[in-house]
Amino acid sequence: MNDLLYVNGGTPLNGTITVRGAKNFVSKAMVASLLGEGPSVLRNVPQIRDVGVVTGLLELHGVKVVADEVAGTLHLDPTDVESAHVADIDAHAGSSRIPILFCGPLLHRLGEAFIPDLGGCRIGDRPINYHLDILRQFGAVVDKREQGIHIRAPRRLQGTKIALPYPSVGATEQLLLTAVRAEGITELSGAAIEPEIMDLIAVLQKMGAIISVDTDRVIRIEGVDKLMGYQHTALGDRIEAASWGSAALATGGDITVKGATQPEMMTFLNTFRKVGGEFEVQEDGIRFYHPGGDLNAIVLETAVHPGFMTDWQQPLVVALTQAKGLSIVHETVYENRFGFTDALRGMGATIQVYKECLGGLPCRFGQRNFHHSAVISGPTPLSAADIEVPDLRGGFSHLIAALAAKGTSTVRGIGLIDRGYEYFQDKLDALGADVSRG
Ligand SMILES: CC(=O)N[C@H]1[C@@H](OP(=O)(O)OP(=O)(O)OC[C@H]2O[C@@H](n3ccc(=O)[nH]c3=O)[C@H](O)[C@@H]2O)O[C@H](CO)[C@@H](O)[C@@H]1O
Ligand SMILES: C=C(OP(=O)(O)O)C(=O)O
Repeated sequence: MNDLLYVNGGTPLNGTITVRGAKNFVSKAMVASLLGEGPSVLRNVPQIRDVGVVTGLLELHGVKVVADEVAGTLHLDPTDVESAHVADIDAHAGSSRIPILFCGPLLHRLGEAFIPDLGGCRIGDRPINYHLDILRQFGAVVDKREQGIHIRAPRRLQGTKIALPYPSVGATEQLLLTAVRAEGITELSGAAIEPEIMDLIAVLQKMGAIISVDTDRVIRIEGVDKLMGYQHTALGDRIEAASWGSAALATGGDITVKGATQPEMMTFLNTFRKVGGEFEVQEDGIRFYHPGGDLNAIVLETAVHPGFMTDWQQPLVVALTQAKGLSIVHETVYENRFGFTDALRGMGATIQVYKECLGGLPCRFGQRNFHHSAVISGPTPLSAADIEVPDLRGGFSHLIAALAAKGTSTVRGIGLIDRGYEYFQDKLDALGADVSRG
């Protein structure tokens, strides 16, 4: 299939679509299955590329994976991991950031792990120093080689006390997946507490782990000697749901997203309302719609949970190009997440990016030469263009812009969008979009 989409935009997206399990949870729950002595069953699994990548990695490590794609069920049986004992570079050739999370489970099971260069979106430097420091503190030995990083546990990993300099999602997950089977108690302060992390904790508790979460970002884990398999239904993808909400706003449409849940999206819903969008929380989803009239400019800062997610930022910026007045968006999670605005400017948007921390508190990136604040002046009509997808959310944002723009746009590299948006072309068809593969 070609990696190119023709989008004849200018018509509102209207209709109903469904989102399934969260990309940022499902891949981690799949890794957690490596910790169990018996098989696990994961439900509400979406057909996205990242699930395929992690399936491939698990299979290389000897996990039997049986998928029912229609039902969205994965059976994961790690019984043969010891006999497969894979620990070299070929085992990890992939395009996501998930391999780094294999460390804890593999160190417990095999005493060693190998991490190649990681994939994932290029939205900043994305170092892994917190991950490696955590593993070292548990007693692992980290050896950087030309092809990747070799890590070994000369003896059973020991519980420890760790303070994260920043509430990193991946580092918190690294710690959880390692501490549950380490000897003794581990305490993490400055933890990330995103809903996807809470769902991972629920999975680990089902497996036999003992984990408590305090109100002050402190997580305590009492290590146990063995864990069982789990049965779990993944929480819905709040990033995909919000992306469709922003698409409704940008195109003047009305989209009902089945599978979207209110508690995990409260911060997005507040912002959506301030911009002038309306929503209706239903029994099994959320309806997002543009009520007509002007949209409002806003001042917005991305932050860790319970703040406004960085992954919601890019699609919402497209909607802000249609709001009346000056909006300010301060990106505080990644230093380089406004690259996608170049293409929007080419389509007629008025967006200026700045190195200063605008509209909020100073963040880690102020005074450091990163264009991490944006001022958007609207409303500006968007015109069709030839666009290259830069990353997952930036790519979806370009798609929204093309759908809002009059005329036919060519969007190249749409394969990247498959990493996190299940059946997105079918969903666009269901919403009445005029799109076709090149
Ligand atoms: C697969 C997955 O779940 N991806 C999500 C995860 O990414 P990921 O887990 O990679 O993001 P982190 O929360 O770790 O990153 C946050 C910040 O911490 C920095 N950092 C992180 C680790 C480290 O060792 N050193 C360091 O400096 C990063 O460069 C970034 O500036 O959380 C992000 C923040 O909600 C989301 O945007 C991603 O969609
Ligand atoms: C940044 C993202 O993902 P990843 O961490 O997988 O690159 C994302 O989902 O927007």
